[in-house]
Amino acid sequence: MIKDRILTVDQMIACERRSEELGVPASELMAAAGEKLAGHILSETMADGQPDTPEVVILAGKGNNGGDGMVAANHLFRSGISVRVVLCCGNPATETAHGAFEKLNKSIEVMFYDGDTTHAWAKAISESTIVVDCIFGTGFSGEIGRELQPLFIHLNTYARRVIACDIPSGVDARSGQAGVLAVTADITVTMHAKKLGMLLSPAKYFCGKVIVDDIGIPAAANTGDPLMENEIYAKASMLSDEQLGKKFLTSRKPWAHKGTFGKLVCVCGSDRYVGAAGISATAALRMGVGLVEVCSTENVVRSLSANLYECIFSTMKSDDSGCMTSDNAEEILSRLEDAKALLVGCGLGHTPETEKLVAELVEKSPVPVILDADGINSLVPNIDVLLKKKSTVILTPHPGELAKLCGVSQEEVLSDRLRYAYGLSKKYGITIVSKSSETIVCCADRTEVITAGNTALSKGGSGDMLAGMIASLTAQTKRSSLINCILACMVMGRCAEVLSTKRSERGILTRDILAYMPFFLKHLESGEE
Ligand SMILES: NC(=O)C1=CN([C@@H]2O[C@H](COP(=O)(O)OP(=O)(O)OC[C@H]3O[C@@H](n4cnc5c(N)ncnc54)[C@H](O)[C@@H]3O)[C@@H](O)[C@H]2O)[C@@H](O)CC1
Ligand SMILES: [K+]
Repeated sequence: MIKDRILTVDQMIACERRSEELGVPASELMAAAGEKLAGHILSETMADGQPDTPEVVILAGKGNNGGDGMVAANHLFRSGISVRVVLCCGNPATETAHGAFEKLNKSIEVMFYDGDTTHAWAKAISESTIVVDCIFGTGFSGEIGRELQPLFIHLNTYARRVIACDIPSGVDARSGQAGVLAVTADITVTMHAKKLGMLLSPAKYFCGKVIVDDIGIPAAANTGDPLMENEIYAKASMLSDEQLGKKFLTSRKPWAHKGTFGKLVCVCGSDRYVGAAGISATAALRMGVGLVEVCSTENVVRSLSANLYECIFSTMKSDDSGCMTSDNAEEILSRLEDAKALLVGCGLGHTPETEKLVAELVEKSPVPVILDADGINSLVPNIDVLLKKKSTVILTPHPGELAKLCGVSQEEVLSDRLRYAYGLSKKYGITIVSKSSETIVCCADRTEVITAGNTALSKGGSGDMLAGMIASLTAQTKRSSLINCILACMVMGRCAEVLSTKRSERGILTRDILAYMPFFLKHLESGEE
């Protein structure tokens, strides 16, 4: 069993195959999965509030998830529990599931789902004290077909307590997508390791309490698979505030001066997007960088310098679009001589000139470059310039920007966000911060899923804030991009969560989070929970 690592669906399939090669066949894994599932169902029958004579119904699909259910049915039967099985999609379709069906104790009542809610299957669901969802597991994708909709509606309406096997049915274990009809489980018993989709929205809200259990996959099956997918080591960042402070915050020497904490150059803003440049620069300062120089259009500089007293401003040339032109590149590169990082893109605007400017900066920057928003959009036509980069590059795309970077539709990216983010990171040797309600950070074969945050961040300005924070940390320390990105995402997410304990997520503004940040960092420095 893997406790701290997340597996993708492809990795889980690879594990199963390797397990077979190592002498533990699929039938044995299913036997273990069914037995473990039965054990958790039994514990649940003994939980407070459960009746003395529990009745369990197992809803079995035609794949191996259904097979797990049939093995569990036998164990429950042997333990004296009243158990019935509903075959929801006809007879088992895989060899292993078929084998499990053959071995199903003949005394167990088996019924078929037929879409008619006046029939026995529907009564079994509404009468049982525990409904076990083994309809679909990791093999599910797409939508729940019309013929099965009455089953899912009935289950979600009438089931008293639902235990899902491996993953709630209707939830896509790869993407975290889930339609409204997906099974809402009270408990999900998942095999061997958490699957990526269970951590992502909306799927995570369907899983209830997640229990990971061992099914005897040999340890050696977890590594060394030739599948590209298996190179990804994904982990969830569920650090407590104490761990975050102790592990990730660097100490500040009392004799430090502004140069100790680095200079950050921000090539941000355009006449239309003034605020984005201000937010990213403020976020960088709030996160502790020594000095911020904002290079932007005359209008942006005039507007921001009236309030942002802590920054240095450099006026760049712009054209009729109100965006900076590419002939600023040399001037910006000269400003990098004493800088430690370069942030490009927040409010930059996207024109043929910004495309040339971004390409030249990415190619020639001697310091790490953080590209966000229109910095990313402007990079897309010349993306291969990343192969000529001289320094570290971090990209912070939302799903639409990730889709453009990968040359596919947004829908396609959302069907397997980790794979696209990872592929891009690997191809260009860069760090990808794939933003969404859960952020996936991919960097050199390691992937971290950050779940901190809430809808207070679902507003214009959050992306600029995050980019500024990452850039700030990059300018301050030489440590890995992965750690800087995790820290920035966690701090932003936790600030939003803490602020939301006292006020509605609806009305919290980026500036509120920025103002609260030093208080939250103080809390992290104190090393308290
Ligand atoms: N991978 C492993 O190591 C193990 C897997 N096991 C179980 O096997 C499960 C995976 O089994 P399978 O790959 O057979 O897949 P599932 O049992 O999830 O079933 C997939 C079936 O549903 C169909 N299907 C997919 N999407 C559909 C849709 N939108 N509408 C209607 N039908 C749809 C597929 O055609 C296939 O027949 C796991 O979740 C787990 O429960 C366990 O038996 C133990 C070991
Ligand atoms: K299931």
